[in-house]
Amino acid sequence: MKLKVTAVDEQLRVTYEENVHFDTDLPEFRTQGGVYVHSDRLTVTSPVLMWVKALDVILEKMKSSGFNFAQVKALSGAGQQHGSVYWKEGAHHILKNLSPDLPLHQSLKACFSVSDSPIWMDSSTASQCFSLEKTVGGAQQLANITGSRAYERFTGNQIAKIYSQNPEVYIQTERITLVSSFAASLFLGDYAPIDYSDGSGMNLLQICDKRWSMTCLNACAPGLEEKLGHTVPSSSVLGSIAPYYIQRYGFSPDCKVVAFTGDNPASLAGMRLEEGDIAISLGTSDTLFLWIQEPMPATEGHILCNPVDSRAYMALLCFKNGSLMRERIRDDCASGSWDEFSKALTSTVTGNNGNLGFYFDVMEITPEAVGIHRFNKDNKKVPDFPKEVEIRALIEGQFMAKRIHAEKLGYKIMPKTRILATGGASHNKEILQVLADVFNTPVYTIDTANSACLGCAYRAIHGLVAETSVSLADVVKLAPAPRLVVTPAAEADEMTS
Ligand SMILES: Nc1ncnc2c1ncn2[C@@H]1O[C@H](COP(=O)(O)OP(=O)(O)O)[C@@H](O)[C@H]1O
Ligand SMILES: O=C(CO)[C@@H](O)[C@H](O)COP(=O)(O)O
Repeated sequence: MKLKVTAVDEQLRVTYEENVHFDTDLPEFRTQGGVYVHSDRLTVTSPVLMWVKALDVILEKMKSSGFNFAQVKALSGAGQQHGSVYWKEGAHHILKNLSPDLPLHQSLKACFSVSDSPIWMDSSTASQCFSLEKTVGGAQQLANITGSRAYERFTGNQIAKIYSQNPEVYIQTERITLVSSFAASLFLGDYAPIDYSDGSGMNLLQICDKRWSMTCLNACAPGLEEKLGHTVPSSSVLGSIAPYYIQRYGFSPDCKVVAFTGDNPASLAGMRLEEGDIAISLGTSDTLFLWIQEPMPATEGHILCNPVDSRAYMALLCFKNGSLMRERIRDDCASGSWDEFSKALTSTVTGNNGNLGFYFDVMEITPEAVGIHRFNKDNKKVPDFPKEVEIRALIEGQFMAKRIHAEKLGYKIMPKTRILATGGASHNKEILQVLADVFNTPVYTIDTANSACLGCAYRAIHGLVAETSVSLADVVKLAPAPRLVVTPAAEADEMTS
């Protein structure tokens, strides 16, 4: 896990990149992968001062490499979703009066009431989730209000745990920020509001009217509205950079700070998704981001407010059985060779003559299921398939599940829909052909190394003009276009209609 920076010029060319690796550049915090996994194996935290010090280190690295801070017109950023930072009473005064002679971590060392911030990998709040769903009338009802049923990593449940285990720590806390709005606060020298999109990962925000749900707030902890502050559209200019950065690094006093957001919303911006588009990352696990106009929250998957158009939404779907499952079937049925695997896909027909399979070696997230389930054309469960049939059944089954879950969340394929594929398996054209056929939509690939970071640079530029109704798509027209790789085969039209 790293803190990263990307700078782009007016032509959207990347002019500067740098990073700080938490474990190796800040070994004094003794994290592994940037986190502490506690002895219960459920609680996972990161030291908040490590994040602050990482910002000191990256700014110093930029300064010594001659980076021209004075030219920065606007900045924005992203943080891992769901994680939270607890500012102690009196911290606001310190944040507003940072001395340019000191690194941030020295000025802010006594500012946090919780020194180890709960992060997205935490799964220690099952009882808080149960009680939140019960209060609002069930999982589907909570999803209708906040876009997701109760999840252990979601911030409201984490706050509820802190309040119930350490009420005195909660009472000493004057402000709770997300990781994203915490980082924005450092640049602003003031508490930054939470943006709608990252705010949708808390089980607290009403995704329809973008207001806090008082029922959810009250179910988590008393007086929470005041500690969270108000929310803002993700493209809002929050203000100008704090004097600290002008004096210490030479930033211009006109440099604007645009609201920070979550890493997944920032990736949606970095991949320049537009209405109707789907981004699919085929990495170790498979992740889908979808641009949705009329969401239908469900008990599987997440609906978030859209980070680049506050009238729209985005859906997020995670599938654990991605490449590792494909690798297992490749090893069993294609002698461990992707070439042989691909040949099996070309030698079998779309629809697999009615043979279908669902393959979950590990407990799946979407849906919660495990095991291998094969069905023949008569819908009868069968114990095995010939090797080529098995390979096609796996890939068609994986992509059909994605389409079904996307549509359950309100996703509609439009004539202009594109699928933007990334991750290891997006190098496999035959796999992408099945994807194009199942969705009946062309598939493009896009270079997304650092897409979240790049998305923040795009969002910073967009923030400067967003109030005049210019869209992000207009602002990033000059960026390199995605590459068309496959179009749906003619017979796919019949299969999906
Ligand atoms: N030609 C290929 N066909 C299918 N899958 C591939 C191919 N090349 C790599 N992969 C898969 O890509 C996965 C890694 O994807 P990557 O996006 O690098 O992962 P991460 O999620 O760790 O960033 C590997 O698990 C591997 O199975
Ligand atoms: O929990 C989620 C999404 O709901 C994760 O996707 C985090 O947002 C991951 O952050 P990284 O550590 O991958 O940046």
